[in-house]
Amino acid sequence: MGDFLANWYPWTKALHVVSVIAWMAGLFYLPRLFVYHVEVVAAGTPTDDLFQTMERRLLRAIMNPAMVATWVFGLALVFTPGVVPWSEVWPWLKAASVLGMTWFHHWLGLRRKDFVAGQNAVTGRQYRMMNEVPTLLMLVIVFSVIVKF
Ligand code: HEM
Repeated sequence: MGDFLANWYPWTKALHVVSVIAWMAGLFYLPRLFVYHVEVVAAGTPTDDLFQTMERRLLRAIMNPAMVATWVFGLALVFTPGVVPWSEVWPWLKAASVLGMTWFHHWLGLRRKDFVAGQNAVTGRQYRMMNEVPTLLMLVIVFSVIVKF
């Protein structure tokens, strides 16, 4: 198993990075859609339906599969011999940030359900602030895996 993963290491890493790009695109864009949804769109209008469709498709067709692919290829890298030195700080920093990113994804999924039920309670300003969460986590993750401090 270790040999197999080692042989495929460059491919696994490339597929991991591609999945990360797709996941991050959604994590940046969905809260932005929520900002416009809450600030500009009246509940029960055709535009409300349109936003709900865009949000559902973004989450189900792009973000969910991209998150799963990121985890699958990321864990394949974790199990590749010699890739993760657990005695250093950066793998732990990355692991904590990735858990935070996964929590944020699920938080967005719950907020989407609130819009469907007509029960969104988060303001546009709060969604703007939450929009910074994936940016901060991404900075920590990328500096962790590349600078490796
Ligand atoms: C979801 C769980 C994740 C796991 C288990 C995981 C695990 C890993 C592992 C073990 C590596 C190999 C490190 C190396 O070769 O030195 C890696 C590479 C990488 N990861 Fe992740 N990762 C995850 C999510 C993410 C996320 C969310 C991002 C970005 C926001 C990210 C960005 C990267 C990048 C840019 C690399 C390539 C670093 C290099 O060039 O060596 N990963 N990941």
